[in-house]
Amino acid sequence: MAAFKLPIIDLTSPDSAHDIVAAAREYGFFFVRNTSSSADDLAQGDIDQIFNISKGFFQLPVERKEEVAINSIESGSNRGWLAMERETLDPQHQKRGDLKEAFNISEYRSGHANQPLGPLSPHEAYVGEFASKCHGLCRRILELFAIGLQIPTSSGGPSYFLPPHDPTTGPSGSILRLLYYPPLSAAPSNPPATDDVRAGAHSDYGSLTLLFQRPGESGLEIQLKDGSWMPVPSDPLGLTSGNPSSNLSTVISPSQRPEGNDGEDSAAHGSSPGCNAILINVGDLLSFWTNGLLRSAVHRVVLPAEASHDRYSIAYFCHPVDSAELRAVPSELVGEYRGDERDRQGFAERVGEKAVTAKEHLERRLRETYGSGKEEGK
Ligand SMILES: O=C(O)CCC(=O)C(=O)O
Ligand SMILES: [Fe+2]
Repeated sequence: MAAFKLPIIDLTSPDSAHDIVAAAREYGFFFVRNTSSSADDLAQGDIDQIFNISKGFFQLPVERKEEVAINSIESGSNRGWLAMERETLDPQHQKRGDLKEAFNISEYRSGHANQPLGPLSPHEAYVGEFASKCHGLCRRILELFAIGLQIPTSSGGPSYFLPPHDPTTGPSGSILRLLYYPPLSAAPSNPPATDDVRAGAHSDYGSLTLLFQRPGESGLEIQLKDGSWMPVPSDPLGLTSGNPSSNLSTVISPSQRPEGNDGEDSAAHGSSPGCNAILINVGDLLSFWTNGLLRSAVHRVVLPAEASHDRYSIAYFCHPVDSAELRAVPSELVGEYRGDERDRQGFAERVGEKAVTAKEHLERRLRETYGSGKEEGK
């Protein structure tokens, strides 16, 4: 297996802006150490609570979940519950739909969900608060991207990405998605084939995705530049085993590694015990916006080795407001970039055209994948 070093970045470090740009260029993915310091931050308790809410929902009988199914009229397109095999993220290669369930929650309007939450209704306020904290973290990371990309002050400097990601200025495609991958043993009459997947290979559509995983529930893989697949640890800090999974595949970024310590001692970095790292990835829109400099990496979720293993994960797909105009980011790094990702993101097409808006970008991306605007939850 090739050496795979997905950095774990401390956002409070002076090197963080440089480190996240380097990680996003190379992998499209990186971890951030979750060191919440204010009530607006995502504390580990918030993450545990949203997983409990998610678990409570997915364990309900199918009839209760069908009340809020994605194809019900009240749910509206893209919002609500998706049953097993309802979505196929990689239709060209999959014989069978994704072996997962999901619940898509779109942006709130005036403090309330913009869709029926059914059995999740008692948690409406909490879920909305969690999504806003996720958005706040995305904005913080976008500020670091602006610094790392050296956007001149005259063009907005560190704040460059903030007005387009201000949800008070208009609607956006941002989505909070609860995910559940049942144990393979759950459907003995229809066992999966070896080439089935929990989530087919795809890239995300928005600017950034936050992904929350639970230690011990791995399965996510990302595609490296050479086309090979690499597993992403579910517990990069090794908090459950006492052994960082970094021994397998992840190391902390060099700027964060304490002298003489190749592993990761969370206490040494000031994060509280039990705090895990949050996985971040660049989506197609941010890749397009940066002329392909930042990579929107293809990823998938594979079947577990043990048929009894389930997996819960939570994704927050952060999008700019629909009206945001995606003019090439004013950064010399972006202007000078000439790699393959440019073509993949359709940058060449954009030259000479009027600026594409976030909404147009999303619609275009959906058409390319599905031939329709149906599956927006990414
Ligand atoms: O569950 C995961 O780990 C990944 C989910 C994902 O990539 C997606 O829903 O876009
Ligand atoms: Fe994804």
